[in-house]
Amino acid sequence: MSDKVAVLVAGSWGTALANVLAANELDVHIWSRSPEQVLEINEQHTNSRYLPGMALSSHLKATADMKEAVTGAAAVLIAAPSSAMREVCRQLKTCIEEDSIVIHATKGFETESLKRMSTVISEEISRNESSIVVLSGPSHAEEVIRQCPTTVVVASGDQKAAETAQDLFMNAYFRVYTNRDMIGVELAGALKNIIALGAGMSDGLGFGDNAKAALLTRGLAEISRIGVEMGANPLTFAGLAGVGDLVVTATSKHSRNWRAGFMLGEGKPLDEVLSSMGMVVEGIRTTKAAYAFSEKFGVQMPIANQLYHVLFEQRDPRNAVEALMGRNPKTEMETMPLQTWEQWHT
Ligand SMILES: NC(=O)c1ccc[n+]([C@@H]2O[C@H](COP(=O)([O-])OP(=O)(O)OC[C@H]3O[C@@H](n4cnc5c(N)ncnc54)[C@H](O)[C@@H]3O)[C@@H](O)[C@H]2O)c1
Ligand SMILES: O=P(O)(O)OC[C@H](O)CO
Repeated sequence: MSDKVAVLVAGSWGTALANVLAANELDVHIWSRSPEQVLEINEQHTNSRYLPGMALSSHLKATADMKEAVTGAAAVLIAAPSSAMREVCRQLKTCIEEDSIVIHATKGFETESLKRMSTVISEEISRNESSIVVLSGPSHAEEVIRQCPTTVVVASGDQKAAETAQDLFMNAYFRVYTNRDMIGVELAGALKNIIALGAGMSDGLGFGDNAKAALLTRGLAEISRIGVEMGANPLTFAGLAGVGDLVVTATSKHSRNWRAGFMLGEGKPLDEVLSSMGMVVEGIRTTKAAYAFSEKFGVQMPIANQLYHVLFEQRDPRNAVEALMGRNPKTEMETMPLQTWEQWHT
């Protein structure tokens, strides 16, 4: 197998993961649509817009020519925002090698079609969806680039492809587990961003730790419920891609979703929040998708639904909290996803 790996695109996550691969002495070629960024990575070994103040491996090569990045690569890692995935894959289709493994690290959906990222990729590059690998889990680029201990999961319908991805990334500070539940890992990684937005909003409103714990726990229950309805294994939500990523995203100041939620809780309008971020905040689009999933599958997602009203219908966040707290009394167990999964799988 060639030791060349291509990474598309050079945002925070693509750059941090490319740096892990370069630390593993692979021949890493990162593609960016920005010639200025390519020059900066090649000559100064930095990506100051997305990872300010951090030095990149001097072995990392950048190019604005996707064909040059991808030709001869044993693996192609895509870390594009979900909104750009189809467009990036359309270009990739023209130059990808037949036998290169495709790994993606994107946490979101195509909002127009409600498709998962592996579906979008497989449609565009004409590959079987089960051959694609998703990399997810609790992993902020800002900490991975500092080589802080990090654990992630790689999931695929093709165990061999997942193991190859595991071998490529694994090192002393980046530990990689495999998982067969690609649907669950993709859903968990995308849906936790909604709850992180809510946790940020709760903090911005000045609420305390009780509210945060409630949001995380009840948030996990609702994302597991919809996940199971969409074909995920409920245990995936108890793993790195589920509770692991939920905790890190909903409690870390590195999180763009938490930060956007915090500003919204402070009363800032959505457009002002987004223009101040300068980076992708996937949870906004994902809230729209979750609202549609909730209707389509008839699964209650009260937190996602209230966030939808706040984000897209100008509901006051305090009214959203009142609506959540004032719902009909329930037993806890009736809201847990295990019952549904057992019905389906026994
Ligand atoms: N940053 C993290 O810590 C982190 C960790 C795990 C997963 N992710 C996920 O990775 C994905 C990317 O996030 P990010 O943090 O790198 O975003 P980012 O905002 O830091 O960077 C986005 C990059 O995408 C490029 N881009 C946007 N549209 C494009 C297009 N049409 N064609 C080519 N390039 C395009 C931008 O130029 C930029 O380089 C998201 O789904 C995010 O949830 C991010
Ligand atoms: O910065 P965020 O909120 O996009 O989160 C980044 C990662 O998903 C954390 O694992």
